Amino acid sequence: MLSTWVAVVPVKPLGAAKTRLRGAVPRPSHPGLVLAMARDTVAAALACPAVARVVAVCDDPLVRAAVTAAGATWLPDTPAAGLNAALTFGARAAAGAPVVALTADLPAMRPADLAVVLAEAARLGRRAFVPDLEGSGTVLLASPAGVALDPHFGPGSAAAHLRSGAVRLDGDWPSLRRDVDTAADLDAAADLGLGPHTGEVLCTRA
Ligand SMILES: Nc1nc2c(ncn2[C@@H]2O[C@H](COP(=O)(O)OP(=O)(O)OP(=O)(O)O)[C@@H](O)[C@H]2O)c(=O)[nH]1
Ligand SMILES: C=C(OP(=O)(O)O)C(=O)O
Repeated sequence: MLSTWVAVVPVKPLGAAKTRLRGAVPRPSHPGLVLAMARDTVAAALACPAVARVVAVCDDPLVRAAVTAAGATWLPDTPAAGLNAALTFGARAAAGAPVVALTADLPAMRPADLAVVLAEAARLGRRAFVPDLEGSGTVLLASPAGVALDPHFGPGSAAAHLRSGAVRLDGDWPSLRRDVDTAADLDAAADLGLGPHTGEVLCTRA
């Protein structure tokens, strides 16, 4: 399989991220949990044979250091402009390669599931997205070479991506579709099998 895709992974500053997940681990561990999920997401993307490189869009120095150590690169966030601006900025750095945007809260994601989705997106040759397990949000948006990513992440993003002309990919990929927004999502991700960083943080849970 050719390694062609550039994965763009946006990560908010750790202290501000994942507010709905607060309380899932003891308070001081929350930034560590957010970081661990981002590290597992990035590591799984890097381990996917279809992915040539991973670019995190992040301002947090701890995130930058961790993704660099993992073999990814980073770009600064666009000041106060939000998730979609961050993704658009990151996608431009792909310099014409096909782009896959992934949220940084996919700690159960398996590289093989990502590979299947990217092969399907490549076959379609169109913008395509994968909704979260609930079906209303988005965990992945892919655009072929030379086509703008045009991200519409946020509440109701699955419907927004459909309206924007992207193809909805609804496969049986729970590891990829299980984004973690709440403590219940984290338990569900743990049942699927967490990446090592998130698994280690959860070991500290009371
Ligand atoms: N670089 C960057 N990433 C963002 C921004 N907003 C959200 N993200 C990331 O986008 C992904 C999906 O966002 P959400 O699931 O809503 O995460 P969140 O905003 O941290 O979570 P809540 O506070 O619970 O809404 C996560 O990986 C976030 O870190 C932003 O302004 N800049
Ligand atoms: C930003 C999104 O994530 P969530 O709904 O998980 O916050 C989204 O689904 O577009």
